[in-house]
Amino acid sequence: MTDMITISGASKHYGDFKALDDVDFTVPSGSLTALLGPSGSGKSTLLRSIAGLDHPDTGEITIAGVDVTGVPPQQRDIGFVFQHYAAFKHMSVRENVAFGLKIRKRPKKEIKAKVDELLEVVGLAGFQGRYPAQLSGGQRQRMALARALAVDPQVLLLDEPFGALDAKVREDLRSWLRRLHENVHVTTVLVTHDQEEALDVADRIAVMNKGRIEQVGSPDDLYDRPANAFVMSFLGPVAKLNGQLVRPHDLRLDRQQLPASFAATVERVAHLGFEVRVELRPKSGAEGLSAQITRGDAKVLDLHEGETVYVRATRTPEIPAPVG
Ligand SMILES: Nc1ncnc2c1ncn2[C@@H]1O[C@H](COP(=O)(O)OP(=O)(O)OP(=O)(O)O)[C@@H](O)[C@H]1O
Repeated sequence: MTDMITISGASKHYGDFKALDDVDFTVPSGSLTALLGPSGSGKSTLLRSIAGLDHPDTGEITIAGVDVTGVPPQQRDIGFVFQHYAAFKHMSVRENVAFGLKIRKRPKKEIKAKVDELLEVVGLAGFQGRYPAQLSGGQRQRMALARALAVDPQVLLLDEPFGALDAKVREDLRSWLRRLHENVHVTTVLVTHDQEEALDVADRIAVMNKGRIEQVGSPDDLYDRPANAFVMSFLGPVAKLNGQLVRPHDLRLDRQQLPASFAATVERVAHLGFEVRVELRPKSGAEGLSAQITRGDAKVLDLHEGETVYVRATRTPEIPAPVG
């Protein structure tokens, strides 16, 4: 696979603060890559640098093999969607989506066909005549995607596009984005601080922290083989066991003491649908931890608060430095 976007040696300072700290990063053609990290880690700065809306102090950026470092956004052949999409309020859905094609002076017939096709793709066929105020938040973001895709950009850049929507709509839209990407195949970079969104949607995830990229890999790579404690903790729940980080679903509970197990008191049993979370207090006085077990296992164990149970890890990822 060739790389659609390359970034090398990108740094960006705001005073003493490093928003980007010598970032090297590539985005393979046709991939859906998520930039994932906590607030302030530099995700938006990196995305905006690809778009040409921000300019790193140092470094080079190429898109489709062309050096775009000094090229303005409108000449980079990109589509961009923000969290709060600025729709033209006085224009219909059709006119909003057609906007980029109109300013490129494409023939009317071509514009109509393209807009109809895109509205079909984003599930807004029949909404052509509506105005942005007559759409739900999720529909507005889908219109924004149609508008960004209208000019056939080489790259689609999405900055928390579903961030302002409620949880259920977000979930629907992310599976919709996944399917859209399978059909349209445009190289996409998605900024999100939501690990579940990244794991669900992206085929590649770059985890950012303090202006640096900590690890790049497939969702499985990152979840199962995190490069360090930061990535492990950021990508899912963790429990600390003898100073080592483990996933709560890699903990087993038994009624009998086994060679590698330790005794703990059951503090709380929470039934969360398919899973059961058991909050435990080790008798050794070590930090409390939670185990995630199945409903079936919980039924067999029949745990109650205050009882003693024996805990062991079935798997501990090998990560270089556990957090202190
Ligand atoms: N114009 C600016 N002036 C000063 N500091 C800035 C400016 N733009 C961004 N920053 C700082 O750079 C850091 C990185 O910002 P950025 O928006 O890239 O982070 P992010 O990972 O996208 O976070 P968020 O999810 O909160 O947007 C933040 O600490 C931010 O305060």
